[in-house]
Amino acid sequence: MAVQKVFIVGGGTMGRGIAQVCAQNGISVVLCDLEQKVLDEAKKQISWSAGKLIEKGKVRGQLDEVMGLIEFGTSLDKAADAEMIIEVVFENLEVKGKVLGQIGEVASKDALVASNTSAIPITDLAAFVPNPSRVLGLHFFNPVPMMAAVEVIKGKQTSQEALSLAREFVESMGKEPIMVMRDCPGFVINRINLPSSMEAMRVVEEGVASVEDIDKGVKLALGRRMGIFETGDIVGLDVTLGSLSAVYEETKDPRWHPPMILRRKVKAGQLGKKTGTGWYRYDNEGKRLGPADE
Ligand SMILES: CCCCCCCC(=O)CC(=O)SCCNC(=O)CCNC(=O)[C@H](O)C(C)(C)COP(=O)(O)OP(=O)(O)OC[C@H]1O[C@@H](n2cnc3c(N)ncnc32)[C@H](O)[C@@H]1OP(=O)(O)O
Ligand SMILES: NC(=O)C1=CN([C@@H]2O[C@H](COP(=O)(O)OP(=O)(O)OC[C@H]3O[C@@H](n4cnc5c(N)ncnc54)[C@H](O)[C@@H]3O)[C@@H](O)[C@H]2O)C=CC1
Repeated sequence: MAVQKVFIVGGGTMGRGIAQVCAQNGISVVLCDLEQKVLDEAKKQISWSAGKLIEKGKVRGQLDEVMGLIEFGTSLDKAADAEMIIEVVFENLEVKGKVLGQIGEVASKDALVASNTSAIPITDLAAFVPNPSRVLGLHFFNPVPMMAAVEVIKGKQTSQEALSLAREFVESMGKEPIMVMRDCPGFVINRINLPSSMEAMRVVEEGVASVEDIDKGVKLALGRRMGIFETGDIVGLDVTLGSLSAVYEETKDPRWHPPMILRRKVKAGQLGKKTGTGWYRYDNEGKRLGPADE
């Protein structure tokens, strides 16, 4: 049976994108956040993004049909009748564990419970849910409406049936599943991508090259669509630090120790586009002004 009712907890950068692609594909979705102002912002952004994709013929239907499939709310109660619950809160095991515990109390025992974690092993998260055989990772990429890949991650106890349903769900949203068959911190894509980002940060820290020149280089020499630091600013420096810390905590491998320049920026509240400064500076409309001070 295809998933038709989704409940998403966390309406920030990623939760709102996932809600949008569900609705664009005819799936009813409830987007839940603690803060009403996050939900108001999410509604505005989804409307802008879906409107643009409809205008370009990349999404079928009308904007009001898409928006009509999304319910916005601050209570977890509606998780009770969802077939798929996706946890998209902060990249922190304690916060995620608490939310998953609360979801476990309301959700149907047959519901699939997915986490969009960037790096925390799924088996660790499944420990907070009564039925770990239904828990798995669904790792979407940012910006969700534009990126086709989704990692589908099997935790130690995830059943084959849950994994197959999740794969079908990803395909029903027009996305391409990347199957991760063995749980590990960072999964596949972040394990490959994070080291180059960390090395770029160290290159800046050592004064070898500027943020702007590194970004120019990776686009012109390596053919990347976006620079490492441009991407870091849309992801959020807090999210990058949370992901790296999760891998480091699990492995204690010094290769994954978060660079000091990243830790300092997060401490200073320079989290990227969402706070107006990260690796670059932005105006109120999100237009880039220039590099931030190192
Ligand atoms: C390594 C650190 C790891 C930290 C761990 C946490 C992170 C994770 O766990 C996993 C992640 O997500 S890592 C990030 C992965 N994402 C990327 O690397 C993004 C790379 N960028 C791209 O693919 C393209 O630049 C992209 C597809 C975004 C945009 O395309 P272009 O560059 O060709 O073009 P633009 O000129 O910017 O835009 C073209 C048209 O598309 C419109 N647009 C952009 N965003 C949109 C959106 N969200 N919805 C709807 N439309 C959108 C844009 O407005 C423009 O439209 P026109 O002006 O009409 O042409
Ligand atoms: N930002 C990115 O590019 C990507 C992030 N991810 C992962 O997705 C998850 C979310 O990341 P973002 O969307 O960037 O974070 P974000 O900070 O933009 O959004 C998180 C949202 O969760 C809400 N929240 C926190 N506790 C809650 C609770 N108990 N109940 C309801 N809502 C709650 C917050 O109010 C906030 O709006 C993280 O695990 C992150 O690692 C995965 C892929 C890419």
